[in-house]
Amino acid sequence: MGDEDWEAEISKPHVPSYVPVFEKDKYSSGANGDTINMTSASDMDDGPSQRGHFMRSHFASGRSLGNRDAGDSNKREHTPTKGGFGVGKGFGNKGFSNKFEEGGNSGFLKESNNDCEDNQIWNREFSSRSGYQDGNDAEASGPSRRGGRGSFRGCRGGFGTGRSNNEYDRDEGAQRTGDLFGSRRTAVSGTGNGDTYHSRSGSGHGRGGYKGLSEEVITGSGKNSWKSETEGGKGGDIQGPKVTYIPPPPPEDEDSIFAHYQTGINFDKYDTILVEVSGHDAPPAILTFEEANLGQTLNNNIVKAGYTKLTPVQKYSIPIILAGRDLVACAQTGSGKTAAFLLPILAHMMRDGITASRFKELQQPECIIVAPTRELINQIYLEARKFSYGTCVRAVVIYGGTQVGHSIRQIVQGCNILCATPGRLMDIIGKEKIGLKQVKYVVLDEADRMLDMGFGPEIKKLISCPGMPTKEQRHTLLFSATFPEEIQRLAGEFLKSNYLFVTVGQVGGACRDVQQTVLQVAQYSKREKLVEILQNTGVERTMVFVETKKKADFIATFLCQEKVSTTSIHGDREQREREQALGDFRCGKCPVLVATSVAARGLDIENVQHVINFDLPSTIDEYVHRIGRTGRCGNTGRAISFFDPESDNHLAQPLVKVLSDAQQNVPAWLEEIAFSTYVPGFSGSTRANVFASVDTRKNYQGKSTLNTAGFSSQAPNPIDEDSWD
Ligand SMILES: Nc1ncnc2c1ncn2[C@@H]1O[C@H](COP(=O)(O)OP(=O)(O)OP(=O)(O)O)[C@@H](O)[C@H]1O
Repeated sequence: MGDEDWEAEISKPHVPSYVPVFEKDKYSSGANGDTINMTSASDMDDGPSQRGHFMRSHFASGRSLGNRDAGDSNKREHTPTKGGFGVGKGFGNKGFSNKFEEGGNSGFLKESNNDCEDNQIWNREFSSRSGYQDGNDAEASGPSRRGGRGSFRGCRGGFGTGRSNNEYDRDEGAQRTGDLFGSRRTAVSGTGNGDTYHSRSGSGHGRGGYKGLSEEVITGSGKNSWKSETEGGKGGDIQGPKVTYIPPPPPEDEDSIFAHYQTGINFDKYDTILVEVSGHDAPPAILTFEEANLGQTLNNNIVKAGYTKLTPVQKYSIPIILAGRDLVACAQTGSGKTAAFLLPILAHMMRDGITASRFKELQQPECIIVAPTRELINQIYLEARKFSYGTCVRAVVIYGGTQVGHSIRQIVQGCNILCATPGRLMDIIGKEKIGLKQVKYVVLDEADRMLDMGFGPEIKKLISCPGMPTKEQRHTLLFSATFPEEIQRLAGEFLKSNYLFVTVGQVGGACRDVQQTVLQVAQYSKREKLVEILQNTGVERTMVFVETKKKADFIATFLCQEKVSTTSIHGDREQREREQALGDFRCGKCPVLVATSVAARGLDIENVQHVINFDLPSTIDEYVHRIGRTGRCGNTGRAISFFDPESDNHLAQPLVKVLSDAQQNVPAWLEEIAFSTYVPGFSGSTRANVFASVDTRKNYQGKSTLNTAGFSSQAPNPIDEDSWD
C-alpha cells in the first residue's frame, strides 16, 4: 500500500470487505487490560468513526498484513513544511515575531496531522468510540499512589464520575463554538523568506474558531472578548459534547505529596556543565539551598522532597528570581527547572507576607504558570502543591478537557498560584473568575512552545488582558530546554529589557545521560523493528513516539495484538483516557506508552528507560524534548530513532550536530546524508535557524559571561532594546 493509501484507508468509509469478525477477548492485551473497543455496527455509519473502522480493519487482518500495509506506509503528507519549521528559513525571524496572520490556505499544514493540546472537539467522537481503550471503566481501579517522583503517581483509575465510557459520552451534548481566528488550527506558511505566516482558513467562519495549539476555543466579542466557547460565543458552529470530566483529586497524605524518585548516578556530573549567564548585574549563583535563605517551611519541604543538592539551573535561577529579575533559563531536560522557578516564587510570596486566600467569586492570584499540555501543567501543579505544603499559599490547576465548573470551583476556593493551560486560562478569565491585578509572576514553562505560532497569540492576549500588570510591574520567567533564536526575539516583547539569560550547557542540546542511537529503518520495516526492540527490552518502561494521532492508535493496537501491554496518549483521546493511560504507564501496568508529541515535553515519569522515535519529529527541538523523557535527574536512559531517508533527510544535519554535541556515535550513513542534504540556513557551527547556542542578544552585544557553577559573573554591556526590532 502506498503512502497516500494509508490516509485513504483511514478515511475510506464502509468498505464491507474490511469489516472484521471481531472477538473481543482475543484482542484484549493481557496484562494491561486494554481492550479493543469494538463499537456496534451502527458506528460504521458515523463519519468520524471511520477511523474506528480503520482500526477494526486491521484487527481483522492482524499480522497477516504485509509489511507495506497501511500503518507502516504513512508518510507525512506535508513534508515541505517540516524544513520550514525546524530547519530551514521558513521561520524568518522578523516575520515570525511580528505576524500571526490569518487567511491564507497555504502553508504549515503539519499540525493538522500532528498532535497538540487541542482538537478535542473535532475528534471526540472518534476518541470515544474507536480504537482500543484502556480496559478501564472508571470503577475498575480506585485512585492509588505509587512511589513516583514527588507527586501523585501510580495507576489512576476511578476518574471523576465513575461512569462507564459510554455513559460518559452520552452525557456530553453541549455546543462548543469558536470564531476568534476562524480556523481550527493555526497553519503557518513561511512564504518565500518566511516573513509571513498564515492560518489556513482565516475568515472567521471556520468550523472551529481559532484554537491554535491550545485546547480550548476562545471567542472574541467586545467586552466578552474572552468569552468562553462553553458560553456559546457567537460565530462558531461546532457541535460538540460538553465536557463533564472531573479529574480525581490527588492524594492528600504527606507521603504521596512528597513521593519522589532517586537521583541517578550522573546527578553529580551536573556540576561540570558550563553555565552561561548573560545580561546585566547578575547576582552570583548559590551553592546550597541554605544560601538561598528560603525560609524554614520551604527548607523542610525541600528536604522531604529528597532534594539535597541544587542542580545548575537552580543554582543560577533561584538567586536571579529572588533578586526580582526577569529570566530566560535554558537547561537540559530533566535537570530541575520546575523547582528552579517554584522555590524562589514561593519564598518571595512568603517574605511578602502573603495572606491565605479565601473563598471569593473573583480570585486574584499572585502567580500564573502556563504550560502547553494538560498533563504537564498538572505535574507542575503537584510540584507547587508539594513545595507550598504547610504554607498558606494555595495552588490551583485548571486545564482543558475537564469540566469548566470544576475549574471554577477550584479557583473560587482561593488561589495564589494558578497553573493553567492557555485555553482554559483565557476561558476562566473571560468568566471573570480571575482578576490579574495582583499578578506578580508570569511563568511560561516550555516557553519556546508557548511563544511559537500555536500558543503565541494566546499568550499575547494573556499579557495584554485588562488588569495584567505591565512587564515593568511584573516578573516574567521563561523556562525551556530549547530556545530557537526567533522565539528568543519574540520573548523580548514580554520581558523587561534587563532580563537575564541563563544557559546550562548548550541551548537546545540533548541530555548527555541519554544514549542515542539512530537506525536507518524504512517506513515499511518500522513495525517489525519496533517489536524486535521491545522483545529485547522486555518490561522496560518505553515511550514510543509517532507523528500522528491516528498512527498512535494504530501502533498501540498493533502492539497489543503482539501481546505487548501498551497504552497511548494523544490529543484525540478523552482527557479521562489520557490520564488513565499516563497512570497505567507510570505504575508499570502498561510498560509501553505510544504517544504523539503531546507527551514530548516536560513529563517527568519515573523509570522511563527507553524512548523510541518510531517516527522522527519534524524539528530537532522536538527530538531533544522527546528523548528527554528518559535520562532524567542524573539517571541514564536510551533513545532509539528510526530514520527513514524517504522522509527524514531534513533532520540529518541537526541530528548529527545534536549527537556529536552530546558525544554520541554518529553513524557514517547519517553523516553522508547530512553532507549531501542542503538545508537552507543550517550551519553546523552556528546552528543558525535551528537552535540558538547562546542568548541571541549576544549577536548584537558581542559580550557574554561564562561561568561555571559557583563563580560570579562579569557584567556584560548594557542591552540595546532596539536590537529586538
Ligand atoms: N535538586 C534536586 N534534587 C533532587 N531531585 C531534583 C532536584 N531538582 C529537581 N529534581 C527532580 O528531577 C526531576 C526532573 O525535574 P523537572 O521535571 O523540573 O525537570 P525539567 O528540567 O523541568 O525537565 P523538562 O525539560 O523535561 O521539562 C523531577 O523528578 C524533580 O523532582
